[in-house]
Amino acid sequence: MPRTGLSPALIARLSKRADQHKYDHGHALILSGGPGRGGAARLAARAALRVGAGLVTLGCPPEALAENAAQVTAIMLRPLDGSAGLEEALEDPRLNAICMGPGLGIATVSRNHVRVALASRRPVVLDADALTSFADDPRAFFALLHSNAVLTPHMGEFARVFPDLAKALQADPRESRLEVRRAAVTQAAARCGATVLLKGEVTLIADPSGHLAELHLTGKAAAPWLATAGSGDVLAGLVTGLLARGFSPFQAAETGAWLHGAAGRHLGAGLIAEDLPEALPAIFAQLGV
Ligand SMILES: NC(=O)C1=CN([C@@H]2O[C@H](COP(=O)(O)OP(=O)(O)OC[C@H]3O[C@@H](n4cnc5c(N)ncnc54)[C@H](OP(=O)(O)O)[C@@H]3O)[C@@H](O)[C@H]2O)[C@@H](O)CC1
Ligand SMILES: Nc1ncnc2c1ncn2[C@@H]1O[C@H](COP(=O)(O)OP(=O)(O)O)[C@@H](O)[C@H]1O
Repeated sequence: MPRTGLSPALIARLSKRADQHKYDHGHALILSGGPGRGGAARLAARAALRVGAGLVTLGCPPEALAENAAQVTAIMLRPLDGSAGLEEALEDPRLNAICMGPGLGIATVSRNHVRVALASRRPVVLDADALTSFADDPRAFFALLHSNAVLTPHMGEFARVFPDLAKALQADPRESRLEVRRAAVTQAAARCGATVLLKGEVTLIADPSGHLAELHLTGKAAAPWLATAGSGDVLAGLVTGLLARGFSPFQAAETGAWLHGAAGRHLGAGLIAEDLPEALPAIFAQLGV
């Protein structure tokens, strides 16, 4: 990916043709945590819908259903009773991309959800608590991963899953830091067999076959107001929505990161995470989508 651009081929892929219906654009399933913890997943769900997934379902524990029902409209809701509930939901082959982690909670049930989602071999975005839940046994996590998975850690989460690579980064002097970050993300993707997107003002994306993309939100392209609660949850939803639309994991990661940065720049000072999905129509218009 050019440092600040999105390729014409990826822009073209964002369009919807007149002869297509909603199921042609995929159905994303976003998992939410329990009562009082649904905000992050709702942000991700809204982003997945805005980026063009044909349908988006928020799956939540039954006790969080009423709370989520009070907050969503175009997004559909489904109570999921533990991982057996998730397995049952995934019997529908039209659910073709999954997001788990934002607000999910760090618990056995989260680990089991991750196991079930990965065993289904569907494209899946693993963020936040889905990563942190495996901090005590990253190897067990890597054994479950496959090339349809995208990991979207911030540096803290990256350090929990790849502690040795993070240590090398922390030890490095400032001037060569970007080179070391590139090497760390490339090694991380090779080690875990999935696409890894390391977030920050410079976002780096690597896949297991050695492709590397980077997005520099610095200088004229800076978007420092993206450093706000829930901003990463929106990114996870964007990537999931693009996976539902049939983008490859690497394409979904780079396109999602680019759109996220563009929305951050477009909104500028004062933005909060809720604003980011709502900026997408303006960004699409600028791109000619
Ligand atoms: N509206 C909602 O519902 C929202 C819900 N959210 C949900 O909350 C849950 C917890 O997620 P979280 O990311 O806030 O906390 P956590 O996992 O403890 O990691 C934070 C620690 O990591 C470290 N750290 C190092 N580098 C870092 C970096 N670049 N960026 C950030 N952190 C960095 C740093 O530690 P330090 O290095 O300072 O010791 C820091 O203290 C999760 O489910 C998420 O989805 C949030 O998304 C907000 C909106
Ligand atoms: N200074 C910055 N400039 C540009 N983007 C940033 C900056 N700081 C954070 N971001 C972006 O904001 C998002 C923050 O995600 P994350 O740390 O997971 O927050 P949350 O868990 O609250 O959603 C990431 O996409 C990251 O790349």
